[in-house]
This record gives sequence, C-alpha cells and structure tokens, in this order.
Amino acid sequence: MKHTAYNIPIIMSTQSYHARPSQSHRFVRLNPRFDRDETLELLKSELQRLPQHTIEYPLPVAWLNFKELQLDFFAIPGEFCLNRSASFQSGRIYGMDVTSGAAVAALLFNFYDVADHVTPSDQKGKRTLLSGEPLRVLDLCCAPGIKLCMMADLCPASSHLVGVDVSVNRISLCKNILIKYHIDGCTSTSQSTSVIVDATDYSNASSITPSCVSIRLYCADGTTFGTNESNSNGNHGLIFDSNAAMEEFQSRGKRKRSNKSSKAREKRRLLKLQQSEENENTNAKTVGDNLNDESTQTISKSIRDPKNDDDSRCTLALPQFDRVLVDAECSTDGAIRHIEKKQSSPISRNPFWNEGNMDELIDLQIRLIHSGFRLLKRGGVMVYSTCSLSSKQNEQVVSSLLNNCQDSFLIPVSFATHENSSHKIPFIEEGTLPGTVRFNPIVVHDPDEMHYSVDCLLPGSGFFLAKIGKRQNC
Ligand SMILES: C[S@@+](CC[C@H](N)C(=O)[O-])C[C@H]1O[C@@H](n2cnc3c(N)ncnc32)[C@H](O)[C@@H]1O
Repeated sequence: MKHTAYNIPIIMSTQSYHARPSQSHRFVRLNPRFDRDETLELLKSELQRLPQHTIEYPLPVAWLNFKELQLDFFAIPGEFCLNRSASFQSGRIYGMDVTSGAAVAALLFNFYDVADHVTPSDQKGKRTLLSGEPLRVLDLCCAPGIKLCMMADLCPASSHLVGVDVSVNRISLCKNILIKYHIDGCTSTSQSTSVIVDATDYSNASSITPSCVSIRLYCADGTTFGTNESNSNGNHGLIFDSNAAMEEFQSRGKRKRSNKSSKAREKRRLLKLQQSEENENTNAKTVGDNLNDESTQTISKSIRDPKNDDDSRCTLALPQFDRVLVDAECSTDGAIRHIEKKQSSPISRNPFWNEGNMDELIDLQIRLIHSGFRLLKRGGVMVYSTCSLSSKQNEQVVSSLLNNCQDSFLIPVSFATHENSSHKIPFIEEGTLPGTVRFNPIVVHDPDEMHYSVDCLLPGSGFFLAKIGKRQNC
C-alpha cells in the first residue's frame, strides 16, 4: 500500500461500497448527566430534518458504545450542523471524534488491554473502571478540553481532575466548555436565537445529574508543571476551580452572565485556593521528606529531568496522579481536513509546525511525555496520543520514554476486533511499536467488506495512542 510522507495510507480504490454510509460523517458522545432516551429522542428528531440516508442515524459505534459504562458514541451525517442544534446547545451531546474517545477509554478502562494483568480472574471480561475509588487524573495538554470533559463524565465520584495547557486562549476556551457542561450546562440554550428545534422541553435543569468530580485548570507549561521552574514567578497559573465556579454560579442566582464584581470575586477565590495549595505543598513536602509510604508519594520524590536525570528542579510536593493523559501538540497531519489540504495543494498554508521545525516539535513531545510520566504515581497508567501518523512523533517518542525510564512499560491495547465478529475493523491497526494503536482516517478497500457492520466502516481522524504503565517497584 502507498503511504504519504507522514505514513498515511493513500486510497487506491474509487469503487463504491454496499450500504456504505456517507463518507462525510461525524461523531457525537452523549452527556451521561442527562436522560439518555430523551437525548436520543431529541437528536433523532433533529436528524429527521436532514435529507434521507440509507442507514439510520444516529448510529451507535459498537466498539465505543457501552451504555452501562456511559461510553456512548454515535455517528451522525457530516452535514448536521452541531452548533445550531438544540441537543448540542443544551449540553446534551458533545461533538467528539471516536479516536479521542478511544484515548480516554484506553486510559480509564482495562478491557481494551490485550493482556489484562490487573483485574482479578473472576472479574475478567467485565466492563468496569479499574477501581471505583476516586482517581486523581491529569490532562497535561488539555485545551480545548473535549477529552477532559469525557474523563470528568466517566471518573468515579469525588475524583479530582487537573487540566494544564500552555496557551492562554485555548485554556480559556477550555474553561468555557467546562462551564457549559459541568457548571451551568442548561443555560447555553437561553442565548440561542436559531435553534432547529425548540430546546425548552429538553433543557430542564432538574433532569441533569450534577457533576460529582472536581476540576482545576492551570495555564502552565506541561514540560515543567509541578516543578519549581513552573512556579518561578510565584504563580501556578490556576485559572479555574469547579467548586469555586459552582459557588459563584449559585451566588449569582438567576443572573447567568458574570459582571465585574463576580469576576473580581472569582479572582479572589482562585488566589485564596492557590495560596492554600502552596501552603499544603510546603507542609506535604516536609512530611513527605520523612515518610516513605505510598500515601505521601509526591512529585518531589520522583522528578527527573529526562535529559540529565537531575533532581534539582524538584521542589513542589504536588500529589502524583493515578492517570495521566499526554495528548501532545503535534503536526496534526492525521486530521482528515489537513490531509485534504495537503493533497489538494502541495504547499501547505503556513502550518505552524512544518518539516523545517520538526525537530523542535519532537523535542517538545519528548519533554511532555517525560513530564507526564514523572507526575504519574507508581502503579499508575498514562496514555500518550497525537493526531499525527508520523512515527517520529509517535512510536519514537514512546520508545524514548521506555528506553530512558526503567520503571516504564508498555501496556498493549487493541480496539481492532469487533465484539460480534472475528473481522478486524479495517481502519484500526497496530503501530510499528507492538501494542500501540494507529487509527487511519480512511477505510482502505477490503474485499471482505461485506462482513463488516456499517459502523466499522466509519473511520475517525488519523490518530495514534500508546498506553504506558509505571512499575510499583523498580
Ligand atoms: C492536541 S491539542 C490537545 C487537545 C485536547 N487534549 C482536547 O482533547 O481537547 C494539544 C495542546 O497542547 C498544548 N500545548 C502545546 N505545548 C504545550 C506545553 N508545553 N505545555 C502544555 N500544553 C501545551 C496546545 O496549546 C494544545 O492546546
């Protein structure tokens, strides 16, 4: 098979397929805090206004649709205008690619693991979170926050999630998305003037289960997060705290938009939180220096600079995380829109990352994956992902971690086999590093296609993911 410079398969066949859904499709995830049947009813009624399709939308994506786990992905036609739909405006659905969903599912669940070493044998095959215990979860490149929202929806009650992103604009977008879905979910419909269906019946706040996790956002450099370097200006960059935001939202009552005084109040709350966090960190450091048990395992004990293995930067005593997602900055060459642009014009339209500064990008990815790993608890699990299909940005970055950190190991995962069939899903394949996963953005023609269910012929964006564990003892 021919590949582009980024190792993306080029479609060789122009043949049309049986019952093949429209090539243009997109995916949505249901917000589990709303009533599922109501949401599907609303979405169906909106889809009925589109021209008829040969298949029935919304179409559940079998390999990523387990409603008992609230993992609820559906394909919808590409022409559906999400922004103008009542299901979206009311916060009932998220626009989210299946590949992004796969990264979060691999991080939180163990049933995609090829060999499940963790689950007791009498529970193997059961679809559950690894533990019902609250988790500490870090999303090191979180903006705009679509994966962070999914983690917040699926984590056990009382879990604590931290999102970090270096971009001021993107992290504020992330904050807005969290406010929409986790703080005042139903209020966004009130500003709409052009909804397709009247959402009033469906935006009833009483039907939303309140969010039961806490979320903090930091505008910070993920490569140094949790070290004294990130703290050098005396500012952790805390820009959002879900508990403070909830209090603020409740104190505002019916007035939904914030004014000057509520913004000032929010700033004061965040400053106070930041100060108490700094005090806690100082105390924890003193305690952590004297004790050696897992409950006091803090970042200060395991920080390593990947380049010189120097412990000198390790002053913060932030508790480590059970799960870390490093959804790294990348050249985005796996995203289908970028491929189309590349194929239609040999000269890319000024992408920020290009062949000329690729080394700089790969260096950033290596620093991010090492940073994510140092923030991971012993026994914890991390996922590294990108929407690039270049092996330099994927397999080679993962290998750099595995080769440099003796306590890291790869947890092989696979999404490729459909539950109800022995056929592999044609757009999912193993990476060149065994156990990693590549999602091709295109279904390459396969003579066996008749055997696939329709949803197995619906690729998402080009994507790569690897699941990595940190050994308990090393
Ligand atoms: C692929 S996007 C993340 C998408 C996000 N995980 C989501 O699902 O919505 C990569 C992000 O990395 C951020 N980024 C780039 N360099 C970074 C750094 N040094 N530290 C933290 N974030 C960084 C970018 O601002 C960008 O938002």
